[in-house]
Formats: sequence, structure tokens, C-alpha cells
Amino acid sequence: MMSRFDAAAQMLGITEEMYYILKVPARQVMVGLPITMDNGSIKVFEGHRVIHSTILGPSKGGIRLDPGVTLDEVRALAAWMTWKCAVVDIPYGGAKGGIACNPREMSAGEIERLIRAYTVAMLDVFGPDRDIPAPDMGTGPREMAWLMDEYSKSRGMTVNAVVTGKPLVLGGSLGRTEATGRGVTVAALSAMDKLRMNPYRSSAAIQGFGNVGSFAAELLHERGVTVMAISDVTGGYYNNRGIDISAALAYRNANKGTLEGFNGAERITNEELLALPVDVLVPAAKEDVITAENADSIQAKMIVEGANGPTSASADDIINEKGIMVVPDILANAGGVTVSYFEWVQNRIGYKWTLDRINRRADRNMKDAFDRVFETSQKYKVSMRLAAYIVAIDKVASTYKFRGGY
Ligand SMILES: NC(=O)C1=CN([C@@H]2O[C@H](COP(=O)(O)OP(=O)(O)OC[C@H]3O[C@@H](n4cnc5c(N)ncnc54)[C@H](OP(=O)(O)O)[C@@H]3O)[C@@H](O)[C@H]2O)C=CC1
Ligand SMILES: O=C(O)CCC(=O)C(=O)O
Repeated sequence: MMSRFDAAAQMLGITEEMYYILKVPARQVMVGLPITMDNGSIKVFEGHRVIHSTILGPSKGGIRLDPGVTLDEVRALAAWMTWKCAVVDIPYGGAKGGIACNPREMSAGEIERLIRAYTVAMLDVFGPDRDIPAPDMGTGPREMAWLMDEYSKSRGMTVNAVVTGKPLVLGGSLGRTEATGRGVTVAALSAMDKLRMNPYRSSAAIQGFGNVGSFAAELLHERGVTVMAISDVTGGYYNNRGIDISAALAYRNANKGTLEGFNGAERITNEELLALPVDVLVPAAKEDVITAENADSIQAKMIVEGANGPTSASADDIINEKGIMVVPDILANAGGVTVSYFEWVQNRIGYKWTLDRINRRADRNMKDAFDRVFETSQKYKVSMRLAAYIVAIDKVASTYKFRGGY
């Protein structure tokens, strides 16, 4: 995150003071969460919430449950949220939360106690006008419902605007579940248009078949793209005639959320998936999967980053030299936070919008953001990634100046 930020900051010629204002997180909270496990033992989990910036508005960002969560990781993810909200022009700062745990090895009751304890520990951080969490890896509507309930109890009233990505009955928004994958699809189609690629004659490989990857696969397929490969933590599944995405979804849903054993495709590794001869590569699982070691083997014409930080900075030059267009994470996966914003707006006005209205607005927002970044990349003659950072840093820095802080 920092090396891309540095390059864009230098290009924009921001002052040293502004550099530090934008670099240093506004607040970092670390908590220990003792949880009674189902077997009666007590286990202490480490939780984090980093507020990177509140210059554009209340901070916004998901909560991740994963064994690899560290303060450093959450800090980078929080900064990415600041740039992401700025790129798609929504009035939020950036934050991220995470708890180091393996939700796959925990019961629903244990996860519920963990989320409730985390919420109590963060009562003075969260708030509909302060910091608004949402789902990320390992969390979804169920966890957001527990968070909203715990926060509401502490306030003595229902406060549904404190969190987004909630179940519909609790004030969740239509379209939020599929929003990130839908935004990835809009970004991919916009990039294909610029490269004069016909979706009906294009192929894709998608790494990760969770919230982002599975909806991206379904929607790209709907728009005519042949999805030749998908994957999850168990490995990749490849069929050069195209994967039957509905069958894969049905299989995963009936098989405890995993693709293990899915047939109708050849088994490959997650590493092999990245090097397939496809037009579009969508990494939608985790960070740092494309590195200086494997970047040269990528054959795709474009990479659309569904995950946050899937490409390590060391791979950027190799990818640019190969002429691969990258739609960077802070643009490509911003459809989720965009519809989160719509959810928060609906909660605050106490009204529900139709799915059609939400999708139209979100698609337009994503397309406008794509065009803004594309024009900036042409103007400065830089990659789409650097252009996205330039758009974002420029917006946050100028907002700071208008607020009179500088
Ligand atoms: N959810 C959202 O709205 C947003 C998410 N993102 C980012 O998108 C990425 C994915 O998030 P999301 O879809 O929500 O997460 P999910 O937990 O729903 O899905 C993650 C997917 O990645 C797979 N996976 C996990 N580890 C690996 C691995 N080592 N190799 C290959 N696949 C792996 C998982 O497999 P398995 O299920 O088998 O574990 C699962 O299919 C993250 O980087 C997240 O930060 C960005 C913007 C918004
Ligand atoms: O929906 C949101 O508020 C944030 C989602 C998120 O964490 C992300 O975009 O990385």
C-alpha cells in the first residue's frame, strides 16, 4: 500500500506535512477477547480496528475473521478503504477490523460470542456517524446482525445504521450481497470496452469462490464471458469449454461451502490458475497471490482485482512491462462499499429502495469511477493503479485543505 501511495504522492507533488497527514492512521485499537469455547475452556483472541482517516466522513470498512490477521495487515486494509471511498466518490473515510481466528474451526455459538465481545470492546469506536463496519473475509450478514444487536442493546434502542451488510429483515439493503462481484463485473466490462474486447469471445479465470468471486463468476458468465476456471482454498477447477457456474454454486452450497469434489472440471492448483491462457484474471481470494516470482507467467490481457491487495508491489513493474491492464482493487472491488453506503443512507432516511434503483445507481457510480481513473491514467501516462491513487489522494488532500486544516 505504502509504495503505491508514495509513488502517487510524489507524482501529485504533495507537501511533506500532507504526506504524513494522509499516511499515519488516525486511530488504532487492539483488544484481547476472552471467549468461553463450547468445551468450557477460555481462549483469548486478538482483535483490531484501525481508523485510517475520517477526512471525507465517518470511517467505513469490513471486519475480517482469519488466522492470518495482524495489526499490520489491518492497517494496510484500512488505508485502502480511505482510497477506495475517495475513488468512487462516497462520503466516507477508511477503516478495517479483524480478529485472528479460524472461523472454519469454530461453532456458530463461539463465533457469535466472539463478535459480541468484539462489539462491546469497540463501543466507543463504532457508531453510525463515527465508524461503520461491514463484512469482509470470513464474515457476512449473520455476523453483522449480531454486531447490530449488541451495539443496539448498549444504546437502549435499535441502531441499524451502525453496520452495513446486514440481513434484509434488519435493514440490510437489496443488492449488497452481490454488490462487490457486480462491481467487479462492471469494472471488467468497462476495461474490455477500452481494449475493444468482445465479452462473448472472452474467457476468465477467477480465484476465490466466496462472496466476491462467486458473484463475479455468475455475473461475468451472464454477460457472455466464458469462465474457464474457479477456485477456493481446496484448489482450482478448470474447463476450457467453460465451467457450469450454476452447478458450481449449487455444489458449493450443498457441500458446506466448499468446492472440494466438484466434477465437470479438471483439478489444478491455485498457482496454476493464475497462469492460465485466459483474457481476464480475477484474483478474488486474498492478498499477495501475484508476486515478482509468478507475474511473468501470467497470460491474461487484464487483471481485475476483486480481492484487496492481491498483487504485491514487487510485481507491478513486470505486469506493466507485459502490457497487462490492471483494474486495481481500490476501484475494481468498490461496488461493495458503494452499496453499503446506499444501505446506510436507506437506514438513515428510514426507507427501502428497489433493487433496480440500487443496481442502476451502483453501476453508474462504478462506471463513472472507472472513467475518472482511466482519464487520469491517460493524462499522467501512468498505470490504472497509480491513476486510482492519484484520484484518491488528490480528493482527500483537497478536502482536508477545504476543511481548513491546512
Ligand atoms: N465481501 C466484500 O464485500 C468485499 C471483499 N473484498 C475482498 O475480497 C476478497 C475476498 O473476500 P470475500 O469474497 O468477502 O471472502 P469470502 O470469505 O467470502 O471468500 C474467500 C474465498 O477465497 C478462498 N480462499 C481463501 N484462502 C484461499 C487461498 N489461500 N487460495 C485460494 N483461495 C482461497 C475461500 O475458499 P474457502 O471458502 O474454501 O475458504 C473463498 O472461496 C478479500 O480480499 C476481501 O478483503 C473487497 C471488497 C468487498
Ligand atoms: O462494505 C463496506 O463498508 C466495506 C467493505 C470492505 O471491507 C472492502 O471494500 O474492503
